Amino acid sequence: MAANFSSVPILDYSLSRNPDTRPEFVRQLRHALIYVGFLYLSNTTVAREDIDAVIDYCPRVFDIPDEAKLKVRMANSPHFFGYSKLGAELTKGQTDQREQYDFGTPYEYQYHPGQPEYAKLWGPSQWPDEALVPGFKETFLRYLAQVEQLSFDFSRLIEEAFELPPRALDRFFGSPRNLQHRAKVVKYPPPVDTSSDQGVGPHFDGGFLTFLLQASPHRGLQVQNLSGEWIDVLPIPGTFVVNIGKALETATEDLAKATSHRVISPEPGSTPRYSIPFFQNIAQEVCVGDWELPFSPEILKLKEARGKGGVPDSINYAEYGLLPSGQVTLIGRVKSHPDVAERHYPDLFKRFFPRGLPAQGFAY
Ligand SMILES: O=C(O)CCC(=O)C(=O)O
Ligand SMILES: [Fe+2]
Repeated sequence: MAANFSSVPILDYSLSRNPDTRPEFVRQLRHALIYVGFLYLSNTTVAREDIDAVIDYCPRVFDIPDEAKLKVRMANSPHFFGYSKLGAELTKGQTDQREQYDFGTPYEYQYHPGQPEYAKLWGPSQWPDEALVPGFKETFLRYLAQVEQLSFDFSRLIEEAFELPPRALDRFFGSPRNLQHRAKVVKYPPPVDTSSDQGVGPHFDGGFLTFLLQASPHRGLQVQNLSGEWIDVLPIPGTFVVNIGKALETATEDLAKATSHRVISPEPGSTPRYSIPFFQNIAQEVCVGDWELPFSPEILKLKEARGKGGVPDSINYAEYGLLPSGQVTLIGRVKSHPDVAERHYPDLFKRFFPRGLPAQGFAY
């Protein structure tokens, strides 16, 4: 019997900050990493005022006039930052019903000729006009800095959960650490045409860890368990949903599981759902498959109890074992946003879209 799951565990981060309760937290974390790949994290170090403030901004950044959104459209940016309109992406052949902004943690463009093209991926964000959403940029950056710190602190706990030497995961972050992480503000409107309720289709995340803030009370996010059933991950105020990206899954020889997930649109006639995912990155030049972490045979054995499970509906980001992570990300971005690729990565664009610009990208 495969160890299956029918709900996503809730872990209290404050337990990890007290030496008496830390072992219990680490035990729960090990179970969640190996058998579920998703967890809720409560009582984190991210200030509640900043969480509430970014949630408050969600409707407002989408309520600005269309021309203000188009002024910061993603096609302007070789870094794939900026605004994407509703229906710009396909996942598994179906249109995703979502509108979004992509932002990065602060980063100065460092590309110079001779570097691999993926070095162009990191650079400044495009921010909506300050006069239309006063304080948004400053608040969002303050929020991102705290989630980034949480993501690195959380990596320490993963090392403990897998009995790795302290800081064993640091090698993936590069030295000196020179990283840019990505975050999005996403709006899922209730569908107008009820033939599809796909907010975003089944996929895996890239990178290491995702910290998702569900910014409205809607049902929508679902994860796929080992027998292929879709399990609701209902919003719990004051928590983050943490999940494993394909890079971390590959780095841990599949011990930490990247779990297939999707979002269902809100019910017709209801209000829009909002979410804010933060995607923790690793160094662009690192090919995850080149590094072997010193897992003990006892730890590796734990994944046997998970069983093989069925084939999940998601298929993307299988290349982390073979290519530098920057290249894996670039390929993913080019496929999702062909209009950006046509302008800024013409050679890759031709490779993936030899027949020219499609109406939509195919995320996966
Ligand atoms: O909006 C959500 O709850 C999840 C979004 C997501 O999975 C993604 O953008 O990768
Ligand atoms: Fe995702």
